[in-house]
Amino acid sequence: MLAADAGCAEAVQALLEAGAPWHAQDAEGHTAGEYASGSGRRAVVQQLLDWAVRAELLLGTISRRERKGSIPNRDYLSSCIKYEGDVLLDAEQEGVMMQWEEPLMKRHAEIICASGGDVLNVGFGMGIIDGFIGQHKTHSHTIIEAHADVYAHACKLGWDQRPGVRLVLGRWQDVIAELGPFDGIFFDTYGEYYEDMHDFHEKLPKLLRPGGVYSFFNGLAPDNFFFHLVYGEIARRELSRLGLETSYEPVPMDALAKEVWEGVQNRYWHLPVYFVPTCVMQEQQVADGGAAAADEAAVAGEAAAGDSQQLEQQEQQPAASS
Ligand SMILES: C[S@@+](CC[C@H](N)C(=O)[O-])C[C@H]1O[C@@H](n2cnc3c(N)ncnc32)[C@H](O)[C@@H]1O
Repeated sequence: MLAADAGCAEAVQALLEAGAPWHAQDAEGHTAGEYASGSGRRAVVQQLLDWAVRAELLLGTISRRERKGSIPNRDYLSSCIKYEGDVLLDAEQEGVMMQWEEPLMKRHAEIICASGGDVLNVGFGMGIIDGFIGQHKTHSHTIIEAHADVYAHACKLGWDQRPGVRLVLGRWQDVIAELGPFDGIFFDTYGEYYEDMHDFHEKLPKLLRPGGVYSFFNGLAPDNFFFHLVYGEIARRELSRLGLETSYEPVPMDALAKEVWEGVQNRYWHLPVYFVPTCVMQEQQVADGGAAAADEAAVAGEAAAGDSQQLEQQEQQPAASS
């Protein structure tokens, strides 16, 4: 952290190569990346970001091999949920979805409905984004929901009867092969990990028409700005390999007040800015996800090039520490 704060790229490199973890945190939870950023060491921020992304891409490849077939949110999917005012809670009182996300859902809906074609939303939750999608003129609107009680709630609200809407009960993993293609897709599940979203991304070359737009709830590593940047960059690179061009639009967030989280066990958002992803499927796309998966090791080892757009944005934020 001292080397990063001082902008000493050689010392940072030597430490990383000697095994110093890029994600080590000090007593206050700050990382070397935040120290470098806080003292304006742009080159070192990029160096740490590149190292972190390569390391995490490799680890992701390994962990996917190890966990094949397991269902991370099996307990959640078979337990009770409750709609309490402006929150959807699971059996552990953890927030599945909260009303403060409404402006974000509005923006996600605008992005995926821009072409007005066939639109898919994965994860109904409180149906906030579906309400916004319904305000756009789309050709069709498909919703996938895995939890039986959430599905029942959606039916109670009449979503199964709406003209142009198809409400599908099941995990996306089990039903996606029968659906598509689409012009706009939004992905926001609960109790799954980045690796599950990675698996969903692998389906995009077949699911999304050329020129189609994909977006996802960008809650990746939401308790540390540098971790959040790293995962945003990982997603951007993985999507690029699959033929999608990603940009992130910063939206100031107002969900930090204590009252927002009263009665909710898991505070799942900690940052002052939310980066809305817009990922556009290019005309020239990778033939299929399988071929793309075979490239994974190469991607993990590839030398990083260019600054990420998120990095630009981060430098406009006040330093997390100094
Ligand atoms: C955060 S909520 C979605 C909120 C939604 N975007 C809204 O605007 O209200 C996540 C939803 O994904 C559902 N879900 C979890 N795993 C899923 C899976 N594998 N396939 C489909 N839905 C899933 C959960 O039951 C939950 O309803």
